[in-house]
Amino acid sequence: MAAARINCSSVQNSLCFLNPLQYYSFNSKASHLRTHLHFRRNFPSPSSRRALFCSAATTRNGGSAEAEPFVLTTPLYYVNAPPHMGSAYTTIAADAIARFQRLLGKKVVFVTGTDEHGEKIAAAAASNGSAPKEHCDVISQAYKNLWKDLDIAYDKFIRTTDPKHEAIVKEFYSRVLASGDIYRADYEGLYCVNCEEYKDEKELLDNNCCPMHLKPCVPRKEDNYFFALSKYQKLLEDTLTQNPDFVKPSFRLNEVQSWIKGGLRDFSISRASVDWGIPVPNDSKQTIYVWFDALLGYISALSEDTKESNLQKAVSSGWPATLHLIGKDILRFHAVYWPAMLMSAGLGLPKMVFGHGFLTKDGMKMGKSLGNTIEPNDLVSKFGSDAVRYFFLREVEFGGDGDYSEARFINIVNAHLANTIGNLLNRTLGLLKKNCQSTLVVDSSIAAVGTAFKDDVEKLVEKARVHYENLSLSSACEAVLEIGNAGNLYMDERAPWSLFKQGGAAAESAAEVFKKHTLLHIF
Ligand SMILES: Nc1ncnc2c1ncn2[C@@H]1O[C@H](COP(=O)(O)OP(=O)(O)OP(=O)(O)O)[C@@H](O)[C@H]1O
Repeated sequence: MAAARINCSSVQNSLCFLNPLQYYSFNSKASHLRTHLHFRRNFPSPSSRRALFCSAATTRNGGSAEAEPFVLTTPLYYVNAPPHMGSAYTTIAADAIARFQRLLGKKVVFVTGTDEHGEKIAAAAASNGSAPKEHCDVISQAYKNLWKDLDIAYDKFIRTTDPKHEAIVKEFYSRVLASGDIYRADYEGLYCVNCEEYKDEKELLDNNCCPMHLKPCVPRKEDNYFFALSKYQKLLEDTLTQNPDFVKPSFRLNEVQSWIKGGLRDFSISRASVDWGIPVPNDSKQTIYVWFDALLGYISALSEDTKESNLQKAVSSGWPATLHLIGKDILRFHAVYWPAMLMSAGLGLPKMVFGHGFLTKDGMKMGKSLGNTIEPNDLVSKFGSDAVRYFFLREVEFGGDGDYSEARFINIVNAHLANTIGNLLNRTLGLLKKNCQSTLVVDSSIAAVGTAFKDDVEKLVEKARVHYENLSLSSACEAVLEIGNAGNLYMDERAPWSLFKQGGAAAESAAEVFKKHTLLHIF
């Protein structure tokens, strides 16, 4: 068995194995330690560490854990305003899932980006005296900056103003047209400018207010192109019956099934009154409306940045996606409109759409239109990205809603990250530095073998794996925290510091404790 030499940064990387966080608060304190540990590990190579996870992944994928890339997407965020904690929430969750899948040894393609067309963008640009594209450049960059500050490791960032995207949208539109699913008609109804869609009167509040944006919808009449969604009613019903995992969590599947059961209406896919958009092929007076534009970003993101990008090439680079991660506000579009559009274009459906809940403020969805947002930049600069990432993953049951409170944030971060995980790593590395010249050779044949600690940690690793697979991110964090608690308890029981203090034979025996100290082996 080969000995492995690791330094602090490899300890940190190994921690991602278990955790949505890249590493814990120990990083800043411990990076100066320059601790070099030589040890033989129970899992000496990355591939043997992955084996723990891959056995299950292999079974699930019918024997080809490495074969298909894991393609996951966040929504393409609308650049009507800079990002807020709600946009960050989806992206943090996606990043944690992407890291976990990479640790399984999968090739991951993590797609995010910005949706940049439409009436609201043109209006936002006009209100600050800039051209729409200029406005989009600024806000899109604000998203990229925030992802950097939050340590988000995306693979593809697509902007819907990217020329390769426009080419793919037009091609997709033409395919659907050729399937006979696009027609032209007059439409008259109540329109929510913030949702940029016509609403059914029965879904509106008093005074025709949109339930999401609390602003009155306005009567509007337009000559538009429509997509014949109603033709796909039966196919969608059958698809969901045969693939109940298509929509998660399962209670959202019920919602989607009841929408479909209630009858599907064709929907408008162009706007005659909006210039800032991709022109409808063969009708430059109309621009393509949001869903036939933004949703295609998931495919165009896969395309290489060449002039020859086309739908087929993009599709062959990883479509269909494995997982669309979205907020419940856009579930209908992803779980009903999008699969029907893909069927019409003859393309495969994504494997899963997961609709998580809302971060709320005073019970209302936090959002750009309501303006009741929390600034992630403020949180990151005050508490650091690990704390922000951890808090929202741990605190909000993934799928449900969650309210933010600063007092709760501070309590959780102190108790879990500083006092449990950070403390365990600091005391371990601190003792090594002080007593072992920052160096330790551990023989895996004796390392923690037969200790209850090792057994407990291995069970917890498996527990975390299962929770990650099921996208139960809060429970995965909990399992990791339990490992930290078990490690601290183990240290307290063995108290190697008092043996080190005694020196001589006692110090030798303390070093033995370290050899058997499983934490670094397991991580
Ligand atoms: N409060 C929130 N809680 C959780 N996720 C959110 C929240 N707000 C936005 N998101 C994420 O952003 C997506 C919507 O992106 P969008 O850019 O339209 O943001 P928005 O703030 O909801 O905009 P608006 O308020 O104008 O409707 C959601 O599907 C979800 O992924």
